Amino acid sequence: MSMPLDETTLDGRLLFAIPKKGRLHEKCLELLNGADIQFRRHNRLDVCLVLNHPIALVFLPASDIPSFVGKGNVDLGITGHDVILEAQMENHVTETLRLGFGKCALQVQVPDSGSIQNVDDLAGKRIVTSFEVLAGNYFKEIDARLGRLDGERTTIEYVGGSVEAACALGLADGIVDLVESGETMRAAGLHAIATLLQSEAVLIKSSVPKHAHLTPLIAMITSRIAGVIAARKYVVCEYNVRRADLSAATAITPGRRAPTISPLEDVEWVAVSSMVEKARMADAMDRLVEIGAEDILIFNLDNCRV
Ligand SMILES: Nc1ncnc2c1ncn2[C@@H]1O[C@H](COP(=O)(O)OP(=O)(O)OP(=O)(O)O)[C@@H](O)[C@H]1O
Ligand SMILES: O=P(O)(O)OC[C@H]1O[C@H](OP(=O)(O)OP(=O)(O)O)[C@H](O)[C@@H]1O
Repeated sequence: MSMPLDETTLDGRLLFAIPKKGRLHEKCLELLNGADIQFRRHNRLDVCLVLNHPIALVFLPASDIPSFVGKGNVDLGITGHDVILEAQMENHVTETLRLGFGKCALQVQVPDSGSIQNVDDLAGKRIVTSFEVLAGNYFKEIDARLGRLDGERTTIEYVGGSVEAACALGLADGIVDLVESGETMRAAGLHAIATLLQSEAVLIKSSVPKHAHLTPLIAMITSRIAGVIAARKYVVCEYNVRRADLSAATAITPGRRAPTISPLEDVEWVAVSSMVEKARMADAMDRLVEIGAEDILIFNLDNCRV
């Protein structure tokens, strides 16, 4: 929308924080599209009004979203589980949905060519990271366990990005950074020696919501986004099977609550319809064929509420 934005324009609207760039940005836009949350972002403006709901989207750095939501400045947000912990906001926000993207691990990495074998070897040395709180706590425990005194403890230095270059540049003996495919780590001649945590993108709301009137709208958005996520994760599997083989068949495709069983004109046979996780689909089809199921059909879901 092209009107100037001020507090009155936003009055009463639910504020929904979306990562403004980086790994999570595009995926969040796809989710909003799937949930039919319509907007036009004007000239890189970081706040924009949703056209079909009383919502305003606020585009923020992913790392700032936990504290905006935790302090109640915005009502809802999408960010990584990792940055919630780094911002120490886990007791101030509620993670309502895991979104199935932005999956990565926060790992301690050291040069392939060096002599460091494990995290104890790194104690007392130099770590570079963008996760100074998590890395700091992690090495504080190691230092304490090893009885290291002042002046002997591990040093943690913050950098905002390109963490993987720190060892080659002589800034660090090890790094704490995110790993997904492992390509960045391998290209930088590093390997992981420990994992601090696993992360994925999550939908969060404030643990102490400031605006009670927004509760139904928050529930509606959450339900819509859950539908988009489930539609990506599941397919519908339909097939015919002999009544005598039904219990073996439904053990293979138990569905989310229970499969739908419909009678056929041929009384010896029934039709079964069931949601199956995409990741299990090929295996489920093989096993259905083995027990004599026929006419096995798979349907993708555009959207759903489950
Ligand atoms: N390689 C990756 N694979 C999957 N998810 C990732 C990866 N790197 C980061 N993420 C997730 O995306 C979040 C944002 O990371 P990204 O590197 O895009 O941050 P950024 O561009 O520095 O953003 P900002 O500065 O806005 O926080 C991370 O906290 C993590 O949850
Ligand atoms: O295991 P991979 O699939 O290679 O992904 C890991 C890389 O992705 C992230 O950085 P990003 O590319 O977002 O850039 P940044 O260094 O500027 O944060 C992370 O910090 C790693 O460098």
